[in-house]
Amino acid sequence: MEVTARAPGKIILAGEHAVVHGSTAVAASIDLYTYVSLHFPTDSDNNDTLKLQLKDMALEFSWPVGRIKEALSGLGSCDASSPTSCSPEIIKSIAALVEEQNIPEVKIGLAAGVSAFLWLYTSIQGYKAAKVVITSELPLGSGLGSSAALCVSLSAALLALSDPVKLDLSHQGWLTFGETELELANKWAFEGEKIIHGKPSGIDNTVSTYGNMIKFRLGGDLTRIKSNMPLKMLITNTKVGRNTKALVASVSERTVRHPSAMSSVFNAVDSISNELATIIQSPASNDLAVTEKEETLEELMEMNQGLLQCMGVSHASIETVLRTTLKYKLASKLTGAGGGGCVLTLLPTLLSGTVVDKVIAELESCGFQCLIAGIGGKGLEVCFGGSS
Ligand SMILES: Nc1ncnc2c1ncn2[C@@H]1O[C@H](COP(=O)(O)OP(=O)(O)OP(=O)(O)O)[C@@H](O)[C@H]1O
Ligand SMILES: C[C@@](O)(CCO)CC(=O)[O-]
Ligand SMILES: [Mg+2]
Repeated sequence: MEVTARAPGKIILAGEHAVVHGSTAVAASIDLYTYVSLHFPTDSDNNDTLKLQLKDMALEFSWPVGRIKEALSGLGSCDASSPTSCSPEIIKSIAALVEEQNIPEVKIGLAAGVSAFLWLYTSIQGYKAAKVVITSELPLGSGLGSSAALCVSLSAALLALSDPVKLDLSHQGWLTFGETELELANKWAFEGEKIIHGKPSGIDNTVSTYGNMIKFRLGGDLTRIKSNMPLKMLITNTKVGRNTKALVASVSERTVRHPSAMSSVFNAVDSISNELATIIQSPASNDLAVTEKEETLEELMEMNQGLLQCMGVSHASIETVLRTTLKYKLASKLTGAGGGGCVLTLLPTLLSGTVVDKVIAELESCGFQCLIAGIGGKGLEVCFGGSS
């Protein structure tokens, strides 16, 4: 029996970091996906190992199922229908299982993803032999939600072949989960994100699960929104590596040092996100109205970027992107956790293709990588018998 699940990455249009502290944020899925295939051996295969293949990185890990059982003996029986947090003791036992795999030092950042894998796998499927293959179109650790896309696609694949989820296994092609299953996959993915991020708000796994565009507040308060204007964003990857967990922690530390000032910053971000959501959803009667809306969006993006600088999560490479795009009168802001990673630039409808080509050429001459992704597509989907 085999299933493949896919879940998209995301961009945050407004509100990253502040969302962890209770502000509203707005996010949209992008058409770059992480794929997880889950294959259970047949009884005649006589196989008792759990294999994890990270195909893009040419890495393969495996554990005898008995070894996992021995290490996680305190876990109790698994219950796929009730998402639970990984305790600090189990985290330590999982870390030992990951360490035994001798991940190359240059790729040690993957240890967090492999830990989340072991937690989600054993919690949803228990101690069973299987082969799991992961591939991703997303750059890892760049602000496009690779960790959430991993946790959502993994949870979906594991749930799709679990008892609480009843799906039509003979369905051909990609299949969307029902509301109850989506909610369950989202909750499990959040537990995985906690292992990778420390203190996630849940916005990344939620937009990856549901797709499209969402307005989000801490605690899962979710409004699905529909854009009423063309939204074209240039995504520039500075290729400066960073780690969301450390950046989220650094903003929390600044908040402890300056509670009153940071509370004002978070309040301002909340207003920006709400205004941005209103603008995006309001109908535009003609080209002039679209241009006016784009100018307002640009101003809100610039204001949000200024507040992200106040939080201490910008970076010299991000400032270079901002300066470069400003030469062409284009507004930009970082997206995701910052500290490097990706920057968004709004490409107005009336901007000529020649200007877009020039900006991209200039950004790429700085060593950055540019892409234009489709915004607001589908969320998680599954496909039985291999992906189509
Ligand atoms: N395809 C994958 N395979 C294995 N691990 C992955 C994969 N995708 C993400 N990860 C794990 O997630 C980590 C990156 O997550 P991180 O939250 O730091 O960045 P991001 O999710 O790409 O950006 P952001 O959270 O700002 O949107 C990787 O270092 C790795 O541990
Ligand atoms: C930085 C952050 O706000 C977004 C990362 O994409 C973290 C989170 O909300 O979990
Ligand atoms: Mg992440």
